[in-house]
Amino acid sequence: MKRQRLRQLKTWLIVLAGVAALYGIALLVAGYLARQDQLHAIERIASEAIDRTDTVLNEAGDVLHELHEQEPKDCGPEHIARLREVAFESAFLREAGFVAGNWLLCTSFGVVGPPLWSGAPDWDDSEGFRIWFSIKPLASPRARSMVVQWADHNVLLDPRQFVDVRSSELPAVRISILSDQGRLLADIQRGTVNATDFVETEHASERFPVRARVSSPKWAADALADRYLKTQLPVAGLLALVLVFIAARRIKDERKPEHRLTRLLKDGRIDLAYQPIVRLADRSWVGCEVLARWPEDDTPTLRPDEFVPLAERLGVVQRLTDLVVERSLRELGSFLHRRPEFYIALNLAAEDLTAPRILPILREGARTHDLQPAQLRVEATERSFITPQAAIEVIRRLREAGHMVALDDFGTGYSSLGLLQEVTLDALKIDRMFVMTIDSPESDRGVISHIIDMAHSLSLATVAEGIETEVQCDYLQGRGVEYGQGYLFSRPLSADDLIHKFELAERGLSADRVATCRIAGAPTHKN
Ligand SMILES: Nc1nc2c(ncn2[C@@H]2O[C@@H]3COP(=O)(O)O[C@H]4[C@@H](O)[C@H](n5cnc6c(=O)[nH]c(N)nc65)O[C@@H]4COP(=O)(O)O[C@H]3[C@H]2O)c(=O)[nH]1
Repeated sequence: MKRQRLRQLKTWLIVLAGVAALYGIALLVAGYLARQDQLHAIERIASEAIDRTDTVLNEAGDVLHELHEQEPKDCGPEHIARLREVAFESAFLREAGFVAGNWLLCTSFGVVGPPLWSGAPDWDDSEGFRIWFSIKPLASPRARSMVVQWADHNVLLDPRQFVDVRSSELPAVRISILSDQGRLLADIQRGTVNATDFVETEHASERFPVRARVSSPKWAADALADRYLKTQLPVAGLLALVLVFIAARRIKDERKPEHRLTRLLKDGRIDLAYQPIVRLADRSWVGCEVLARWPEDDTPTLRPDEFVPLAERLGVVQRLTDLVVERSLRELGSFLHRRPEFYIALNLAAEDLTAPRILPILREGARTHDLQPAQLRVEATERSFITPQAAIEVIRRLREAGHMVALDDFGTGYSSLGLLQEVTLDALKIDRMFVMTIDSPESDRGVISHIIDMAHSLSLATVAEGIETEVQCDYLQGRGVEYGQGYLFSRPLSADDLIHKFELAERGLSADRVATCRIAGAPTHKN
């Protein structure tokens, strides 16, 4: 029971770990996808910002080309009006001006008097493009502007429009436009960007000396993760439910006897009990029958007449036989070696007699523990003869190898008599149901009497099972039955108890409980 509970606990712990893992994976995946989204978002924003910057600067170039083409260029009313028109029509330009070298002569607001020196440009290129990143316009000195000049005209731009890009799903982001020297030209911030941990990207213009830098605090990804969690958590929940369902089914299945038996056999956890077989004449212990037992710590326990047929039905009875042989020799091997006159009787199932598989197992067991083959006896029931010819052959070879063979539960099946004619055996075990009839009126003892006669006529040794009373014992002994087993002599014992009681009796220290135990061939001790 304890083991079963532990297994159930283990299963539930695995389920718990599985559910936690599912939720953990959902969180991790959502976090990963959100971080990817955040990276894609800042890349997109940076790309859009630099595209927009390029577009504005290219458009300024187009305007400057147009202004250069047109006449008059004399700061007269027509010229000023054209400058004003250009500034008015363009969504990007604040002001347009006419220059001679780096001297500003007039703007869309009128003639500049005296001409204004703009200083050296911050950048120029081979095509004559010049840029001043931060100039105070005459009309609005506080709104610092960017001046782009080509040939004989210049235009004023507000760099803030470079960062006027599509808003993103990011709850916090900072977009900056910088000159190639790192001077901040424009900056916009959405949400609270007050974290120390950022993800950041920069895109530079291929033509102009500007770059866009976009950064977003790492925590902003959490807001995006929520979106994924909304879909992933229900899926994880569903999978968790499936896990719990499977575990509950498994636990329920594990309670079924067939699963429990299969597991016990797989784990090699079958216990054994040994019931002494006595010589009725002096009640000495000559051997013992090996009886399989369901382990006590695996409740509810099943009786052998429940789990042995079940093992047969499940096709795992050979595993049971192997375990019984292996364990009985492990427990009693050295005892048997010290007592070559003592034997163990192993129950064989029908399947064990369909092929000679058992022979090398017994041979190996006897060899390992240095035992006589006669110390390893086998008991076959009538039911074992499902493939009679194969069973007869296996029994022949067992006997040839020195193992004595007894027919168990004789008389309880239908083929008893026919079977006895076909197969050569060493002993016949008289079933408990016939032994019980001894206590009945004389007329009911007919069958047992016939069985005993028949065994004698076939020169078979006889072992009566289930002897519980002195009356039964006396009757059987009187009828010439040589051996018996039953509660009258001893209940099935553990290996240690069997050895202990045997040795006590041998040393003449027999206590009340071993009063009926005498050692084969040794003087009898009676209390
Ligand atoms: N009422 C009563 N019962 C007594 C008395 N003396 C012995 N018994 C019981 O009678 C059964 C004798 O074993 P079985 O006829 O071979 O019958 C066995 C045997 O056919 C089968 N079995 C047990 N162990 C194995 C095994 O390892 N392999 C196979 N194939 N069958 C096994 O299970 C059957 C039942 O075994 P158990 O329950 O251990 O029951 C045992 C034993 O405990 C008594 O005085 N009174």
